[in-house]
Amino acid sequence: MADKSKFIDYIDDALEKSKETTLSQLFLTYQGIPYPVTMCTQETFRALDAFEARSDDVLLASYPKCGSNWILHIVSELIFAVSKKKYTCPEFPVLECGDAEKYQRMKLFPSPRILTTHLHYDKLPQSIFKNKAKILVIFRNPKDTAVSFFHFHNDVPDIPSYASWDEFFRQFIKGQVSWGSYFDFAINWNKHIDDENVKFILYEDLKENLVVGIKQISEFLGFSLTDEQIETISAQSTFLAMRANSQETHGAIGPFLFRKGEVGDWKRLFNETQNQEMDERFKECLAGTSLGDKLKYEAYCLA
Ligand SMILES: Nc1ncnc2c1ncn2[C@@H]1O[C@H](COP(=O)(O)OS(=O)(=O)O)[C@@H](OP(=O)(O)O)[C@H]1O
Repeated sequence: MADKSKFIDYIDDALEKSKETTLSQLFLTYQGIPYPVTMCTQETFRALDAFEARSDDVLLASYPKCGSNWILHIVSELIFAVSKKKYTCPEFPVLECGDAEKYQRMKLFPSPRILTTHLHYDKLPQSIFKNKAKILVIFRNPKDTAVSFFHFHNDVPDIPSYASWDEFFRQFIKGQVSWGSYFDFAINWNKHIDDENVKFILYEDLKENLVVGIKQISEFLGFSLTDEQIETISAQSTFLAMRANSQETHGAIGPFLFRKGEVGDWKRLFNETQNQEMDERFKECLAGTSLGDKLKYEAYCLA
């Protein structure tokens, strides 16, 4: 986990900026993708090109609302278990968020560094691949992802709200939301599903069997933990455990971020037309691909 006060300070600052930001002012577009002005700047994006990755960096890549904070917690606990040192990162962990000088400060951080990102594959700095950082890519079915994203906007008091779920859904399908299109993100990352140093993890698989998921993550990172250690981390990483701790770890936003943690919550909001539209989009973009198979769309997205 990032150093708590820095993490919470950063989120509080972003929320403060959000108070003065309407939905129509929320996005800056950089290289064709919309990002929230409350968290991203052109200057930081330009500085990001010079970021120097290390071979022992762990990058957690995900589209928003796919479980990034969950995996960050798991990986931090795994590092704690092997190093006996509590993992702290003195920066907000999202690589592309913050001020342009952060990459200079990050040069001084001890290894291993855990970085998170919502960037599409082709927007990442080249040093990540050149220096062979390990990349965990977290995916979640698009319907629950959209519902989680909508609630985040409309439940957190200071974040600009959408007029309705229908309006959010329209923008989500068009990719006119923060970090752009879920499907473009997925198509882009799918090309790299078998790359060396890359491992894809499914939110729904973790929900199904957290112990097995944590074991797989641990093996991918080259750690050797006992079953007991894995069980302990699993118990600390359930939704209820993380939600109970969320004000301490994430400040005021905690209970909104750790909202429900369920598979299938989309059934409460999607109407028939929206279901058809999403099913169609999935078919066009991902059906028959490795990632499409991994997502088990029939099981999780067809009622
Ligand atoms: N431990 C655990 N178990 C199950 N689900 C969990 C867990 N931790 C986080 N979550 C759920 O992940 C959703 C938030 O995703 P992210 O952390 O990627 O959000 S963000 O993009 O970084 O803002 C959000 O989903 P929703 O509850 O559906 O909104 C969180 O509740």
